[in-house]
Amino acid sequence: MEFLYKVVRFLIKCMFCVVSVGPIPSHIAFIMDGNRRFAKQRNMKVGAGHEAGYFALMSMLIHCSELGVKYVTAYAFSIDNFKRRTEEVECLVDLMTEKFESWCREDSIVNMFGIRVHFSGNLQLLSEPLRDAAKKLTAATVGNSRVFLTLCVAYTSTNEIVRAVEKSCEEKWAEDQESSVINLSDIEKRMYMVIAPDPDIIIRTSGENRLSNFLLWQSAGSCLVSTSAMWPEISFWHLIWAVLNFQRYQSLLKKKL
Ligand SMILES: CC(C)=CCC/C(C)=C/CC/C(C)=C/COP(=O)(O)OP(=O)(O)O
Repeated sequence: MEFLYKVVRFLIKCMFCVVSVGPIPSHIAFIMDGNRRFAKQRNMKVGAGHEAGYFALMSMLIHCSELGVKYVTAYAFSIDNFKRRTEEVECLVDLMTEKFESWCREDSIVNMFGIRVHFSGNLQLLSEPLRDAAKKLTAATVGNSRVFLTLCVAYTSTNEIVRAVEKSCEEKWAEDQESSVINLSDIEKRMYMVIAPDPDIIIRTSGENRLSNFLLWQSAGSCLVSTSAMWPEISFWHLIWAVLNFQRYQSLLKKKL
C-alpha cells in the first residue's frame, strides 16, 4: 500500500513538472456539482454526499496550492439553495459552521497550507452561528498569503451585480450630487469578488455546462471545463486536464495576436 502511495505521489510530481512548463493559471474557480447524485448512487444519505464534497474541496485546494495557483474560488451555497428541504439546508449549514470553526485553529489545514479565506455573498442571509464562524475565519486567516480561497456562500452573481450597482449609485450620490456618473470601475470596486483577478478556469462537475448564476461578470474570458465526474469524485487528473486545456487556449490566443 505504501509502495502504491509512493508511485502515485511520484506520478503527481511528474505531472506537476510537465504542466509547469506552460503558464500556470492564477485563478481557478469550481462549481461543485453532483454531491446528492454521488450519495444516491451509493445509497448514502444526502449529508454524506456533501461531507464527501467537503473532502474533495480540501484535496483540490492542496493540489492547487502545490501547483502554484494563487486564487481558488468555490461555489459552496447559492441563494437558490435556501429553497431546498429544511433538513438538507440545516445539514449544509451545520457542516460549514463546524468546518469554519475548526479551520480557525492554528494547526488547521488552512493554516498549515497558508490559505487565506474570504467570503463572497450576502452573509446577512445566514444563521448567526454560521455568519459568526465565517467572520471569525476571515479574521483568523488574514495573515496567510500562499493561496486566497474565496467561498461563495449565500451567493448568486445577479445578486452581486445588483448590490454593486446599488452601492455605486448610493455612494457616488453621497459624494457628489452634481455629477454622479457611474463607470465600470465604480461597479467592479464594489463587487464581492474584487479581491481576486477574473478566473482563468471554471471547472464544473457532474456533466453540466451551465454557469448557474456563478461569476457571470468575471467569466467573460474564462476557460470553461466540464467533467462528467460528480464533485466528490474530482481528482488531481481532472485538475491537470483543465490546466492543459487552459494552456492550449492560451497558446491559441497568442497565435491569433
Ligand atoms: C465547509 C465547506 C466549504 C463545505 C462545502 C461542502 C460542499 C461541497 C458544498 C456544495 C453544496 C452544493 C449545493 C453542491 C451541489 O451539488 P448538489 O447538491 O446540487 O448535487 P446534485 O447536483 O447531485 O443534486
